[in-house]
Amino acid sequence: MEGVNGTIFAYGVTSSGKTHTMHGDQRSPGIIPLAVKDAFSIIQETPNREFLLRVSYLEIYNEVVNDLLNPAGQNLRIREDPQGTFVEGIKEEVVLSPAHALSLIAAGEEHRHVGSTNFNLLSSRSHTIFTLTIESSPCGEVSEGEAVTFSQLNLIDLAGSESSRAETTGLRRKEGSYINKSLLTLGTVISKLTDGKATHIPYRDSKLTRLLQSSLSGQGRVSLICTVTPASSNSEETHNTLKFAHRAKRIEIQASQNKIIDEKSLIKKYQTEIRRLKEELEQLKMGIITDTPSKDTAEDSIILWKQKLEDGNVKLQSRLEQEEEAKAALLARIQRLTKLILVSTKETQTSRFSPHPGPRRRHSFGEEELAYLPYRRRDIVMDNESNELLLPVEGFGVSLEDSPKEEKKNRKGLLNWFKLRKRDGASILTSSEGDKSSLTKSTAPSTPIGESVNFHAEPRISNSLAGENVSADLFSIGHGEFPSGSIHGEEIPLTSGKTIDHVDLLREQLKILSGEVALQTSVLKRLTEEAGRSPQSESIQMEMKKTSDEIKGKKRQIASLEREIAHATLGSKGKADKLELSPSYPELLEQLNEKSFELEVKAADNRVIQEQLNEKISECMELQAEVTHLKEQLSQALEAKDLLSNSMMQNNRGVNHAVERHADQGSAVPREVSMEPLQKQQQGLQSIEVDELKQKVSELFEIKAQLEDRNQKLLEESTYAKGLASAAGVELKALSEEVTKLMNQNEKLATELVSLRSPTPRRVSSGPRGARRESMSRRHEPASRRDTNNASHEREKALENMLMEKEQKEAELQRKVEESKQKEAFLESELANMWVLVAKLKKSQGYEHEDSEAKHNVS
Ligand SMILES: Nc1ncnc2c1ncn2[C@@H]1O[C@H](COP(=O)(O)OP(=O)(O)OP(=O)(O)O)[C@@H](O)[C@H]1O
Repeated sequence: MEGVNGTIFAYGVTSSGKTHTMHGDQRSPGIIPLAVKDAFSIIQETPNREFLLRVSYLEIYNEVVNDLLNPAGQNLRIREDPQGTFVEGIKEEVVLSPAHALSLIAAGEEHRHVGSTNFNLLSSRSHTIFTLTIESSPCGEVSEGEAVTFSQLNLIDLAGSESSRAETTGLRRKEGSYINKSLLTLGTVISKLTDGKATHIPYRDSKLTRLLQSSLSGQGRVSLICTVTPASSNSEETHNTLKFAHRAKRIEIQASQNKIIDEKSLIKKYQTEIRRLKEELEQLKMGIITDTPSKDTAEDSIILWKQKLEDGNVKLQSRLEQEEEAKAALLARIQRLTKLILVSTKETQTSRFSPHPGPRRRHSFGEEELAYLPYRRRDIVMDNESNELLLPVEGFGVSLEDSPKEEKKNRKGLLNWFKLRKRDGASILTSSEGDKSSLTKSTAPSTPIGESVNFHAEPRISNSLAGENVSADLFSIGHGEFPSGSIHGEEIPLTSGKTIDHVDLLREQLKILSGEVALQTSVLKRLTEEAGRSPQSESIQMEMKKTSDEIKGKKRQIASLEREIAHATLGSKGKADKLELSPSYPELLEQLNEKSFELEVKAADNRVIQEQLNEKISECMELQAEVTHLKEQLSQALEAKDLLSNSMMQNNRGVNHAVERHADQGSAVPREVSMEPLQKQQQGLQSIEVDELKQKVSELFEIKAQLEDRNQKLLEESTYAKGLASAAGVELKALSEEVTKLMNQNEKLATELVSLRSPTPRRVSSGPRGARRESMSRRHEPASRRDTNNASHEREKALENMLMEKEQKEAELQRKVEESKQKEAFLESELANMWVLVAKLKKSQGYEHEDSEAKHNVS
C-alpha cells in the first residue's frame, strides 16, 4: 500500500496444499482473499489518500501465458520496459470491493487448467499469478508533475513439482515435464541469486522466472511459502522443498518505493478526465444559467421568476432537455470514474454534517462488502451492522456442511464458496439496508474506458435551481452511504415538509419493493435449482412463472414509483427555496440514477438467469429422456434375460420330463421339444444379435485380411525394388569395371601407337648427322625393309582405327554408366517411398488391428 512491490508464492510437491494456502476455504480463507481484504481495510484506514486498485489474473500452462480474466487472451507475449517485465495485452479490471476482486478470481479459476493426477483429484496443471496493482495519491487534485505511488502485489500459486516416479502418461506427463522444467529453472535462478559469484542468471529459461524476474532481482519484498506433505512416500520431495526454501532464504533484495509520473498511472488519467469533465459540466451549466433570462434579477424578482418558471416549465423542459442529457451523461461519467477511486469513509463520517464539504469523497467500500469474507474475528472497522450482515454467511456455511457430497464436488474451498455465495448474494445483500451497491458493483463493468456511458438518464429534471452547488455536493457524496443516510430530511432542512414526507414515503415504498424483488429473485433462483433437479415438475414451473410475473409487476411498480418521486421532487422544487433545496437535489438525482442502474443490472441478471434456467431445463429434459430410454433398454434386456433363463429351465425340465415319460413308455426320445412362441422370439432375437456380431467380426477379419494382403504386396514390391536396386548396383559395378578395363586397354594401345610412331620423330630429331646417315641407309636399304615399313604403317592405321572404335565404345559405355546411375537413383528413391508407405500401412494396420481387437474384446 506504500508503493513497494510484493510477491508471495507457494512452492511444494503436488497435493501438498499450495492452492489451499493461496485460496483457502470457507472457514479459513487463504493468502489471496486475506491480502485483498487487507488492502481494502488499509484504504479504509487511510483517509488522506485516494486509491485505485486493479487486478489481473494469468496462468502459465505448458510454457504458454493465458489470461484467466479474458478467455480470448491466449498465448500472450512477455515484454519488458524500464519498470520490469509485463504481459502484453493482459486484461486488467478495476476493483471496487473485496467481493468484486474475489468474484474476478472465481471467474478466472473457471478457466484455469486443472486435472486429476494420481496424487490430487484437482491438481493445478499451471502456475497462476494474481496481480493486484495499487495506485495512490493524496486526496484532491494531483498536479501534472506530481508522482503517483504505484505498486504490485503478485500472489502466485505454483503448480506442484512431480516425482519422476509418478505414473503419468500422455498429456499429464507432458504437463508434468513443463511444470518440473520451470520449477527447476526457478531453483537454478534462486541458487544463482544466492551465489554471489554468478554472472548470468537464467531468468529467460522459463516464462515463470521471466515474469518473476523483477520480483526476485528487483526492489520488492518476496515471501515464499513452502508446503510439504506428511506422507512418508514424499520424504525425498519434502527434503528437496526444504533445500529449496533454505536456498531461497539467503536471497537478499532491496525493497524500495515506486513512484510513477508518466501516463501509465491510471489514477492520474482518471483524475485528469474527471477534472476535464467537471470543467465541461461547469461550462454547460454556465450556458444554461446565462440562457436563463432572470439570472441577474434582484431579490424580489426571484419570486416572479419562480412563478414564471413553474408556468413555463413545460416549455423550458424541451429547451433544456438537450443540455440535460449532455449533463446527465457527463455526470454519469464523472460519477463512474469517481466511483473507481477508493477513499476511506472515515473522513466523511465527520464531514457529512459539516456545512463545508471536506475532502472529496469517492467510492467508499462499505463494511458490508468486507462481510463477504467469512471472518470470525472482525477488525475494528467493522460495526454491529456488519456483524449482522455476517450472519447469513455463517448460515450459508452450515448449509454447505450439511451436504458433504456438495463439498466434495467443490473445486477449491473459498472459490467455490464465493461462487455459491455470489449466487445467493442477491437475497442476502439486498435484505440489509445500505448494501444495495455491492451486488451492482460486483456485476457491473468496472473499467469505464471507452465512451459508452451505461447510465440511465431518465428523470429529466431541470436542476438549474441546484445551481453551482451541484458539482461540489455531488462529489462529496460517498457511494456507499447515499441510500440510507444522506437522503433523509433530517440532514437537509427543507421548507416543504409535506412534499419531503411524501417523497420519503415513496422512497420507503420503493425500498420495500426493491427488497421484495430481491427476495423473489432469490426465490426464483431457488426454484430454478429445484427445477434443475426435477425438470418435469409442473408445480415448480408454475411457481416460477408466477414468481417471475410478480417480479415483473413489482418492477413496473418500482418504475412508476420512481417516476412519482421524480415528479414529486420536480413539484416541490418550485416551492422550495433555491439554496435550501440545492443540496438534496443532486442526491436525489444520484439516487434515482443509482436505482435505475441497479434495476437495469438486476433486470439483466434476471434475463441471464432466465436464459440459463431455460437452457438447464432443456438440458435436464434431454438427460431425463436419455435416462428413461436407457432404463427402458436395461429393463428390456433384463426381461429378455429372465425370459431366456426361464425358457431354458423349462426346456430342460420339458426335455427331462419327455425323456422320463418316454423312458417310462419305453419309446425313443423325440428330437424336438416344443417351445413357447415368446421363447422362440427371444431366441430369435438373440440369434440375430449373435449373427450381427458374427458378421461384424467377419467384416473386421476381412478388413484385416485385406490389409495383410496389401501389406504383403507392398512388401513384395519393396523386395522387388530392392532386388532391382541391387541388380542395378551389380550392373553398375560391372560396367565400371569394364570401363576401367577399356580405359587401361586404351592407354596400352595409345602407348603402343606412340611407340610405333616414335621412329619418325627420332629420325627427325637425330640431327644433321643422323639425316645424312638416314639418306645413306635409304639409298642402301634393301626392298624387304621397305616392305616392313609399309606393313607397320598399315598396322599403325589399323591400330588407329581400333583406337577410335575403342573410344566410341568407351563413350557409349560411359553413357550407359550414366544411365544406370540415374536408374539406380530413381530406384533408390522409389524404394525409399515404398518403405515410407510400408511404415504408414504398418502403423495404420497396427491401429486398426488394435481397434479390431478392442471391438473383438467388447463384442
Ligand atoms: N491445511 C490444509 N487443511 C485442509 N485441507 C488441506 C490443507 N492443505 C491441503 N488440503 C487439501 O489437500 C488437497 C490437495 O491440496 P491442494 O490442491 O491445495 O494441493 P496443491 O499443492 O495445490 O496440489 P497441486 O500442485 O497438485 O495443485 C485439497 O483437497 C486440499 O483441500
